Amino acid sequence: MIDIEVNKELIGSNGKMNLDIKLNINEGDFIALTGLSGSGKTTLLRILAGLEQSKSKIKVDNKIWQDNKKFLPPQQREIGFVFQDYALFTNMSVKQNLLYVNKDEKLANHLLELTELSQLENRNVTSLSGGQKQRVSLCRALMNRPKLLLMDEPLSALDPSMRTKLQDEILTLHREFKTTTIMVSHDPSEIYRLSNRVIVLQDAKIIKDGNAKDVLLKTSGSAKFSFEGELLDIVKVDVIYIAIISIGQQLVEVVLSEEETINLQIGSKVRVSTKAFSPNISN
Ligand SMILES: Nc1ncnc2c1ncn2[C@@H]1O[C@H](COP(=O)(O)OP(=O)(O)OP(=O)(O)O)[C@@H](O)[C@H]1O
Repeated sequence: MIDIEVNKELIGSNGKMNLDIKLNINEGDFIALTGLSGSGKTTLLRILAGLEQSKSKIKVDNKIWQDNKKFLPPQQREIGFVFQDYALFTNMSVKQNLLYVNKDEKLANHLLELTELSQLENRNVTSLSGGQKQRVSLCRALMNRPKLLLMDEPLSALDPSMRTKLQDEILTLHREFKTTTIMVSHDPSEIYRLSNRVIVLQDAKIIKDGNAKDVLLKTSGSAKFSFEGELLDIVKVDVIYIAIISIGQQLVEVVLSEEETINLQIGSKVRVSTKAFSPNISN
């Protein structure tokens, strides 16, 4: 069990705001931390890792990592950290990166096997693809069998198919090691696949906390389908208007009347929803 009470004054884009987070995390939980840019996600991870000073209390399995008298430095907190930009030791091979953390060769071999990196163990990490590099940093983060794994948008630099593959590997590793995890992500499908609990931050406070289904599936009224996207353009065709909206990796067109276009601004977030029709699913 991890008990967290975080307090830190931040300077946000609209002035001062207090990062004020109270959380109890169960062992083995996979928490997705999401919310708009600047809401405090990275700062929260850095505080947990001991990389940032704050007035916080952090207790992990009855061991105090931090309170008003004590502050364990990062190397004494049992954490693994995976960054978006890999942060590997570039002068070392894949395996040396793992063994640098801890000399447990059996564990290193097992992790490399689980992530299909065994063939590459002697390669210098600079010669790897982005997906391979991130698998190495994931393995490295697990080498000290951390009590808490922190991942800050670990897959956001990867293309969609590599993301899915890495999501599968993260799931495999989580099933095997059951490491309590907090992962920052903006990707609803990733959050849905990986997490058992989703926490949404806004202005440095928790505004939603629940399972992915409750937090992410926000259909309004009796609408059956509801997608969030970005309005890219509104094109006039004869007497009607067509809104071009980007939803995930897809572009969709929605026919609008002139009246409906009045309050819409190009570049803004919009919700496309529909009811009273019967969709087919095929592949
Ligand atoms: N040490 C600090 N002191 C004061 N303000 C800070 C400090 N670190 C970060 N901030 C501010 O706190 C706010 C939250 O930053 P943070 O990086 O945690 O947001 P985020 O939710 O991770 O954003 P993004 O999704 O863009 O990465 C920002 O406005 C940032 O400038």
